[in-house]
Amino acid sequence: MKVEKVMVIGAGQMGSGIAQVCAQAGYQVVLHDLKQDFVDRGLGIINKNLSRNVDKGRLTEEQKQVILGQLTTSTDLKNAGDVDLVIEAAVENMEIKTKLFAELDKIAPAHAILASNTSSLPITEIAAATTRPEKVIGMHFMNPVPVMKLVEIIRGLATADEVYQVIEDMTKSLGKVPVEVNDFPGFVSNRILMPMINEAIYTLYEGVATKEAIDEVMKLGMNHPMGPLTLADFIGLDTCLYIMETLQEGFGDDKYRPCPLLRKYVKAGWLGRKTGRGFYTYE
Ligand SMILES: CC(=O)CC(=O)SCCNC(=O)CCNC(=O)[C@H](O)C(C)(C)COP(=O)(O)OP(=O)(O)OC[C@H]1O[C@@H](n2cnc3c(N)ncnc32)[C@H](O)[C@@H]1OP(=O)(O)O
Ligand SMILES: NC(=O)C1=CN([C@@H]2O[C@H](COP(=O)(O)OP(=O)(O)OC[C@H]3O[C@@H](n4cnc5c(N)ncnc54)[C@H](O)[C@@H]3O)[C@@H](O)[C@H]2O)C=CC1
Repeated sequence: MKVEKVMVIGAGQMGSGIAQVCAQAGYQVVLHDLKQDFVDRGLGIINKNLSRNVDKGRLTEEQKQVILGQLTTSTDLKNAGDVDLVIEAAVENMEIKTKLFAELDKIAPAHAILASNTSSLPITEIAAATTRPEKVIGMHFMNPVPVMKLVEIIRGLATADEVYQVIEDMTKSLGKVPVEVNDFPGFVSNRILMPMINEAIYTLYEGVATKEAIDEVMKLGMNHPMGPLTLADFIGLDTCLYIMETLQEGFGDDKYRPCPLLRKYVKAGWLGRKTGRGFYTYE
């Protein structure tokens, strides 16, 4: 099977990045969200990223226009009726994802692959909401998508080998490096990364050091490009909390309990960069 047309669901920070790299690689892309405002915000991010590449001489204005021409927008899921692949990047919530996958199963052509960019939720459970579990797979991009090389590819219990192969080939065609992992809570990336971020939040909560000191230790001491609290703000504190809850519930182990301070910030609506305030404040 050849992938030509892709629908990306969710025009947030991940969905807009995924749509951008797909369009840059020559795929036809439909960027879908609940409201036109949200889709427009996503398109705005893509436009800004492409303009930066034009300014830096990596793209011509004509190439930018060709890439933008590969993109169409949608607020009606029925537009999935003629796509070969859906990449879902809506919020990290099982109820929302299973509802979307059940609807997509009815709308998308029989040959279409349904992929999720979930950062921690079980692919097998998402697949069970459809009548095509062999065509459901995890395609976990990293943030910021245009920059980060990795895509974790997660096989659900029923994922077919041919489907895995199509997704692996497509990932390479985006200039990314696929890494195969099995379906366990948090996969590999967030099984390791998120407990570190959660521990950094506990370190702040317990008054071991200031937020700046915690970040500086990890940046200068461990050569991390961002300190863990800056990274949490960058990922989104809501997403961090959902991932910790998935790890705690999925493994039934309280060593993954989310820090109460993380919960408090999410309840306050301080979700990090995307809301202008998290551990730090942003313009
Ligand atoms: C939660 C999950 O499920 C999984 C995840 O994604 S976890 C998060 C994984 N990501 C990380 O860990 C990111 C850690 N941070 C970094 O690697 C770096 O800080 C960074 C790449 C984000 C920025 O790098 P930096 O050197 O500090 O800043 P800067 O010089 O401004 O940017 C480097 C390049 O990235 C680009 N860039 C930075 N942010 C970007 C964004 N949001 N979108 C697109 N491009 C971006 C810049 O344009 C710049 O490009 P060029 O060098 O080609 O001009
Ligand atoms: N933020 C990160 O660093 C990473 C996030 N992810 C995963 O990607 C997904 C999206 O995360 P972000 O882009 O950060 O979130 P975000 O909050 O920036 O964007 C989510 C978008 O999905 C839309 N949406 C919500 N419900 C929808 C529905 N039913 N139909 C269509 N659109 C819907 C929202 O309107 C919003 O625009 C989550 O599953 C997250 O776990 C994966 C890798 C990294």
